[in-house]
Amino acid sequence: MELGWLLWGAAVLLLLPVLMELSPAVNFALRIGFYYLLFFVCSALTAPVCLLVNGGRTVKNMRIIKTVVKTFKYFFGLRFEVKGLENFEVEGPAIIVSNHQSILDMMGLMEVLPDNCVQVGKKELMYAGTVGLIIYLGGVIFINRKSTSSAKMVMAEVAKTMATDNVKVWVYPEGTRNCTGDLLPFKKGAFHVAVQAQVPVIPVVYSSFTTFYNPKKNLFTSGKIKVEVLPPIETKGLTSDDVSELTDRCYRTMRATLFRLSGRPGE
Ligand SMILES: CCCCCC/C=C\CCCCCCCCCC(=O)SCCNC(=O)CCNC(=O)[C@H](O)C(C)(C)COP(=O)(O)OP(=O)(O)OC[C@H]1O[C@@H](n2cnc3c(N)ncnc32)[C@H](O)[C@@H]1OP(=O)(O)O
Ligand SMILES: CCCCCCCC/C=C\CCCCCCCC(=O)OC[C@@H](O)COP(=O)(O)O
Repeated sequence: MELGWLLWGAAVLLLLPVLMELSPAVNFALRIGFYYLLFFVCSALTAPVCLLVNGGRTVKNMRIIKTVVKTFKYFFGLRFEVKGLENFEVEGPAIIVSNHQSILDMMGLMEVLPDNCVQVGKKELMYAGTVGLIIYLGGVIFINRKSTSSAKMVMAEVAKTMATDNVKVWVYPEGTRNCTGDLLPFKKGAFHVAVQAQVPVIPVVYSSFTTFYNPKKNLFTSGKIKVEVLPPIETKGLTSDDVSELTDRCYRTMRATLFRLSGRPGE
C-alpha cells in the first residue's frame, strides 16, 4: 500500500512540470490554488498570534497581517515598484481609494498599507473561513453591497468614528474586482465618508495586471506591479453636493495614472 502511494507521489512530482508546461490551465489552477492555500493556512496560524499579542479585533493586528502577506509575493515572482508613499503622511485620518483588479490585490494592499488603516470589504468575506476570522481581527469594516441603506449607515458610522479612532480607511470604489486594464465607474460611498468626516482622499493606483494575470486566459505568471500613491485631495469645506464632482475628479486622476503606469495610451 505504502509503495503504491510512494510511486503515485513520485509520478505526480515528475509529471507536474510537464503538466504545467503543457497546460496553462493546470499552471493557473496550481498557482491560484496555492494562493488560496497560503491565505487559508497563514490566516489560521496568524489568528492566534493576533489574539495573543493584541487581545482581539483591532487595527493593530494589521501590522502582523501585513508582515505575513508581504512575503507572499516571493512565492509568485511578483515585484512592486512603489512611488509616493510620502503622500500617506497626512495628519490624522484619511480615506484611501484604489483600483481593484483581483484577489492578488491583497499583496499590493499590504505592500504599501500605512499604519492604523482598515479596509471596507463585502460582508461575504466574513464567512471565508480562517480568512474571514483574520480580517475581522484586523478591523475590516463589512458592508452589504446589496443594501445601499445599510451600507450607507455603516459608512456614516465610519465617518463618525474614524476621527476618534484616528484610523485611515481603505476603500475600493469600483465596488468589485475588475481586471480589464481600465476602471469601472466609481461608487460614491468613500467620497461621502470623506466629506462627512472632512478628511482628505488619498488615491492609490496599481498598474494593470493584464500582462501577467488573466483568469479568462489561464494566465498567471511572474510580473512587476507599479504602485503610485497620489497627493491627497482635500475635502475641507466640501458638502454632500460636492461629492459627485469629487468622485469624478478622483476617477479621472486615477484612470490617467492607471494608463500611464500600464503604458497604455490615454484617451
Ligand atoms: C495572515 C494571512 C492573511 C491572508 C488573508 C488576509 C489578506 C489581507 C487582509 C486585509 C485585507 C482585507 C480587505 C478585503 C478587501 C475586500 C474589498 C471588497 O470587498 S470590494 C467590495 C466592497 N466595497 C465596496 O463596495 C466599495 C464601497 N461601496 C460604496 O461606497 C457604495 O457607494 C455603497 C455600497 C455605499 C452604495 O453603493 P451603490 O448603491 O451600489 O451605489 P452608489 O452610486 O455609490 O450610491 C447610490 C446612491 O447613494 C448615495 N450614497 C452612497 N454612499 C453614501 C453615503 N455613505 N452617504 C450618503 N449617500 C451615499 C450616492 O451618492 C448615490 O446617490 P446619488 O443621488 O446617485 O448620488
Ligand atoms: C485546503 C485549502 C482550503 C482553501 C479554502 C478556502 C478558504 C478561504 C481561503 C481564501 C479566501 C480568499 C479570500 C480572499 C479575500 C481577498 C479580498 C478580495 O479580493 O475579495 C473580493 C472582493 O474584493 C470583491 O469581490 P467581487 O469581485 O465583487 O466578487
